[in-house]
Amino acid sequence: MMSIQKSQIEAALGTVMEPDLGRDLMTLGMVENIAVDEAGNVSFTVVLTTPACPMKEKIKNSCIEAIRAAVPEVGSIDVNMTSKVTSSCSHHGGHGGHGNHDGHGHHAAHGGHGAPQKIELDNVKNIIAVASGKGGVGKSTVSLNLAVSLAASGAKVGLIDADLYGPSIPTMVGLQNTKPEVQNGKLMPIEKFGVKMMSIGFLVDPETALIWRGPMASSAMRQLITDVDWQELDYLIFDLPPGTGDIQLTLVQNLAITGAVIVTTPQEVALADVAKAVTMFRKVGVPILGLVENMSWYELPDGTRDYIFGRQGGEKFAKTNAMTFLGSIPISSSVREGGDSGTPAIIATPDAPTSQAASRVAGEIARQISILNANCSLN
Ligand SMILES: Nc1ncnc2c1ncn2[C@@H]1O[C@H](COP(=O)(O)OP(=O)(O)OP(=O)(O)O)[C@@H](O)[C@H]1O
Repeated sequence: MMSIQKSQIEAALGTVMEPDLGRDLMTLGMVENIAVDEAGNVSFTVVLTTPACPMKEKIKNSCIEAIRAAVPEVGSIDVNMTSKVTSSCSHHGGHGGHGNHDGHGHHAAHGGHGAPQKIELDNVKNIIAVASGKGGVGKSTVSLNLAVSLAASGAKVGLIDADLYGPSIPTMVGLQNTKPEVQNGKLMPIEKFGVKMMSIGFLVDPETALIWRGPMASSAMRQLITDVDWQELDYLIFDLPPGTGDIQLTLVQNLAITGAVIVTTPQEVALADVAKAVTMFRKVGVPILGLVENMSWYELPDGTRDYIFGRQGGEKFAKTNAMTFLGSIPISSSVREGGDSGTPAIIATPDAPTSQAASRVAGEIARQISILNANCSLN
């Protein structure tokens, strides 16, 4: 029997396209450790750009099919799927991929020559800002479930709750009275559900924060970002305060954000506010990863859907504004109860339709980050 050559396996895998990145796995350098034994058994590792990759199974099966088709005499095929999260293009002074610079530099932190550097966090690969046009649309709920879901897939995840006037993450994870430790002059994030968390609510009581304005608020925000010992993170989720005021603008201007996620309900009113959030990110050149529609419908016990806030408003808005639609999350009492009881729905009821929807949204966001990072590193 003719032995199988490693080059035959490489050639076969060179025909397998990464569906999102539009190039083959070999060109993208995603295949490692190809080994063929004397009996014709093959093993190799595929290194994905995120552990939350929704295409994981598809890619694995495509590899197996491609090898079986090209090398019919192959024995067993053992594909080990791992991941290494790619870094944001905005990392370490790189300005590639952000487009949108208007060239006039009228914003101080716009990245032009001589402009102040945006704040970067050394060991944080990607910063995802989660924003909403107005309060109460479920931004914090989406941020938390996103963080927990990415962590559950195997990523290293941090979460910042920057809602100065109404921090909700401590309650949502049952850490109301927790105070972070300080080590070597840095705040230690508090870890829960596999996520490293820091909230303005851990640092000051809400009544104190309520009277802060302008500089006080800004310096508290800065502290949340720069004075925390995050260590290594694949994704840092930044739950922004609701709305598009000065605090939000300063934050998104001064921090090297990989991309923004916008949360809305399907309601028209919410959508009018969403347009303002979109404008804010576009103005400062932060890529928008896409739009999440929360509270899309209420599922009745017989499985029918009640579209309480109107139908597909988010999806239509995304389309007309040239944004990716990242998915819909239905209304469910388990989400609200999860928020109130301190255990996110994704942990308490992982199989519930809302939790599944939230996981799909998380996968979609991870995927958009990978695409963004690949586009600027390949171009
Ligand atoms: N899909 C959902 N199903 C049921 N309840 C939800 C859902 N999403 C959010 N909620 C509930 O709605 C309320 C508001 O959510 P949340 O605090 O996440 O909103 P927010 O946009 O962050 O608000 P704000 O920023 O103004 O604090 C919470 O009680 C939360 O549990």
